[in-house]
Amino acid sequence: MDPSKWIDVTPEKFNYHLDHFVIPTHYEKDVSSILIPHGVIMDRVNKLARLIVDESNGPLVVCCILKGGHQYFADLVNVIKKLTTKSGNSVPLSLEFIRVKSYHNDQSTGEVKVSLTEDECKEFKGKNLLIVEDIIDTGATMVKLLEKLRQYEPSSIKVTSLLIKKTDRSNGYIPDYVGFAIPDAFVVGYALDYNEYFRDLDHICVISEHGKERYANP
Ligand SMILES: O=P(O)(O)OC[C@H]1O[C@H](OP(=O)(O)OP(=O)(O)O)[C@H](O)[C@@H]1O
Ligand code: HPA
Repeated sequence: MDPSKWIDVTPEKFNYHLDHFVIPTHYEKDVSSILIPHGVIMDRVNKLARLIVDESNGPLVVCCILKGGHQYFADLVNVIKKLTTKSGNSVPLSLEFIRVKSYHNDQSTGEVKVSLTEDECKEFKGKNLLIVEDIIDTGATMVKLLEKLRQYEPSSIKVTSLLIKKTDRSNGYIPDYVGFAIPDAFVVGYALDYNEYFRDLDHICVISEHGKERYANP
């Protein structure tokens, strides 16, 4: 992995005590550490937006991958729409929402369900797509999604993911714009969930064993 493309999050460098930041009381026992505080996420989102605008080439169809990608998408779009390219032009944006699901508890089921109608896909022909995702873990979701989107002949597809996980389970897929490379632990917060819980937590945290047991699905 190329370290200049993202911030490498290691437990040695990023080791925040839970008492240093506000954690909602309903999750106090359910996270074991804060990996990336909300303020750091927002600063990194500003930089990613800058990189995306600098390399943009006309209007973008920004595709939010639901549900986990929604917070990064909202914050990223908010910055992009206020920026201009080096030649002083703002970037026209249209927004699309794609539902993709493959996780049960903290495991990929291997079966990636993509909710997109034929009519929605046909709209992609000849457009520049920017896919906005929260995390690349095994990479299975993104590889499957890209396979589907390419069939509809967009002019270009770029992918940004706030997080990429350093894991042996990776299929090797690396997005164009990455925020942070994180250790191989199950993370929650900033819209990343465990069985739909923790999306209402601002910081990106490592889930605790207590949290996994409390919110486990059979
Ligand atoms: O690289 P992978 O191993 O495929 O994992 C990444 C995917 O897993 C999560 O989605 P999930 O299926 O949990 O749905 P969600 O976005 O609704 O939480 C996440 O939002 C990514 O889409
Ligand atoms: O670590 C994770 N956290 C939340 N959702 C995920 N989907 C894949 N990996 C993760």
